[in-house]
Amino acid sequence: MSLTAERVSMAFGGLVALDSVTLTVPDRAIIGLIGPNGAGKTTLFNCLTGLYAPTSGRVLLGGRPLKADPAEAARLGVARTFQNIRLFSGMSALENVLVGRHTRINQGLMSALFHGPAFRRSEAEATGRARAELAFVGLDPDGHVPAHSLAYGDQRRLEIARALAGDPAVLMLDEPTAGMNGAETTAIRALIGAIRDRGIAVVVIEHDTKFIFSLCDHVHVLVRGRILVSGPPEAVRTDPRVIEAYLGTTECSK
Ligand SMILES: Nc1ncnc2c1ncn2[C@@H]1O[C@H](COP(=O)(O)OP(=O)(O)OP(=O)(O)O)[C@@H](O)[C@H]1O
Repeated sequence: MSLTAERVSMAFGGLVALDSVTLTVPDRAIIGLIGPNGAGKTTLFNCLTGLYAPTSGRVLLGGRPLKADPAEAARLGVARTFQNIRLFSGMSALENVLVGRHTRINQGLMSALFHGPAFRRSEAEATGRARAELAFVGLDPDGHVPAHSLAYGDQRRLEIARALAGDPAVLMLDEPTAGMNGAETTAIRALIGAIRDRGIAVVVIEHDTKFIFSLCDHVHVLVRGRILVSGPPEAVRTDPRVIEAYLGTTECSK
């Protein structure tokens, strides 16, 4: 189910953060979004995930307009993680993933109140699925530890597990390797590949351009709210406009 921004603009007062951005996230693609600080990357994520209503333009999921409603976007299949980790820090790792799973569970009120068989079955299914997602991202499937006691990199993995538990069609990752060392970054690259192998499209914002160029099928470069260049990593990496406007000769020529 493809996700599309169609001439999306977003202004905050007089500041134009996005200026007529059009891009598509095809099924099963890994899409990179790079650009200097303040280019509008997170604002575009916020529009694509229903957090912001664009000032103009539309967001389409599977060809249908997506409302500016993050809960609805999640239910329809658009999941995300945040630049600054947003976990329920006092809850266990497992409970955090269950929260993601519950966007999918449609349990009748009466059944929930009386903890009937349908409720118990669905809770058991949800717990099993949450444990599987913990294992998938490389965390202990028991998930008993409080989220706040996990190492920073593991908290990022937990956020990904929670997003996956909602059965997304598209997963949006805002700086998934921020603060990680080389080995952790390599592991996250493998994890994103495995997510795509499950049939999920992934959109990644990263400042680490090497990471993006080695991971993505297609890269968009956002500069001052506009798409400057789009294309396969090798074409973007060597594009003189990108080298000049964003990356700087030394960094990009690697
Ligand atoms: N809620 C807001 N209210 C006002 N201005 C905002 C808001 N959110 C973002 N901006 C402004 O919009 C512009 C784009 O910001 P955004 O955070 O989308 O950029 P970014 O590319 O994600 O930057 P970074 O790489 O530093 O995270 C910036 O000038 C920012 O100050």
